[in-house]
Amino acid sequence: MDLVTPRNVHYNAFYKRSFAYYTMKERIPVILTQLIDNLVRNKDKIISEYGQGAGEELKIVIGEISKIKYEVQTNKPLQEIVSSAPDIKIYNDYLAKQATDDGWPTYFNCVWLLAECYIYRKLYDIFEKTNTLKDFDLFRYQKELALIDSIDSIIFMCKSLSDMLLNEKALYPVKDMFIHLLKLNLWGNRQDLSITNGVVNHVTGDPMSNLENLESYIISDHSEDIWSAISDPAATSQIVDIVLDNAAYELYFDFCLADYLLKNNLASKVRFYVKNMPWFISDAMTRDVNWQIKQLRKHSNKYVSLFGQQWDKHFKDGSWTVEVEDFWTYPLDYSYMKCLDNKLYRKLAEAKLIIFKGDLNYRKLFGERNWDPITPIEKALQGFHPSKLCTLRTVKCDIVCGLRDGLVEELEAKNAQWSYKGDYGMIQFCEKVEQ
Ligand SMILES: O=P(O)(O)OC[C@H]1O[C@](O)(CO)[C@@H](O)[C@@H]1O
Repeated sequence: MDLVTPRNVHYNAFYKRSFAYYTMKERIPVILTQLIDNLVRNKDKIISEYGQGAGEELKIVIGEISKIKYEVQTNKPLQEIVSSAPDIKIYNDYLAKQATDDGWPTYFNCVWLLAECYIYRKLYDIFEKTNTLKDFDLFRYQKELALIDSIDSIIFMCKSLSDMLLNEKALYPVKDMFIHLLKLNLWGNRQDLSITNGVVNHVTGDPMSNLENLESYIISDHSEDIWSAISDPAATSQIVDIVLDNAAYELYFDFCLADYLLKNNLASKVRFYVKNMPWFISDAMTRDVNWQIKQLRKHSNKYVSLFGQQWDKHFKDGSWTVEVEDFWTYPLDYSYMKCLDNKLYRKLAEAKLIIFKGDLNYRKLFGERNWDPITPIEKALQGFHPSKLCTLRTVKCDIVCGLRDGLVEELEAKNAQWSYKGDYGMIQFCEKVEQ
């Protein structure tokens, strides 16, 4: 339907004037085509690592990916996934719940979050069903290239930070530096491979020097509240949870922020939550974290390798941990967590602050509805309050809440597609709400 998404309704590609529609119509087919191209291009490399059998299985995999692409383009119904993997029941049950008298939802008539997550889950299912490629991460080469292509900027950043983080010489008061790091971290979220449809951008220049210019692009800024939460002398927990988004450039800034928290006694432990499967192209998995630390540690630039060594130590002595949880790759928003994965909800409740990274986490936090942009954050969280939480997100789709009255209209007047490219950033905070 050539309509905008009605107020408070879930985003759905059914409404043509939505980013959900654009994603299903344009972005997903491009992403899938690129994926196939990458597999073909890297065939020899894959066979040399996974054995001869992988060559035959790659043909099957490519056929299956093409089938998904065809099904999306022809708006077929999503189908039950046949697998004994533990999360599949969640997918199938949720899918069944979306069925109407016309049958199962189709790609263009389905809750957007479900349709998009389902595609990434199906991709993983294809690999899980092979004998030789079960452990192959179909996005691995892109993620690795993304780190290599941002190393110039990382070198700049390491040099700028070395005094502050390594020699403990205060360039700025602790609070100011913390807020700088929050903002650098926010802009690191611009570098995600699903918004560029899998194309790796070369990142150059000193990220610190650009911070001031970007200030006016932050459309909601609760940095002060986040500082109050993190520096609260009455806090009983010294754990900070970071629900990660992208590997490579963004993950580098997650490490910088986490390091700063430890060095300034703002946290004694940081838990990094990764994805348990290849997800939205560039999302970080355990392997990406380990690979990235290794690359930084052995880098020829002395500043980069110093940070790499320090961060490696944090993992080795347990002050940083990598946490793998299934919930992050469910097709569900976070209001389901308390009921469906109470253990994870209680684990998050141990944290002084939970930092949610990126656009997809934002969609899941706020239930992916077309909220009135001035809807209070607390309301849009729909009961998800394990602890104090914040989001660092560059805006890559239409869902927003907690904004000042009239702001979206001003942005729309400048550019109707203001929310699609990650040009704008949001730093939002919500206190823990006792329930
Ligand atoms: O890496 P991030 O910031 O979660 O962004 C990825 C998201 O952005 C989008 O490109 C647009 O919302 C989605 O496909 C995906 O949810």
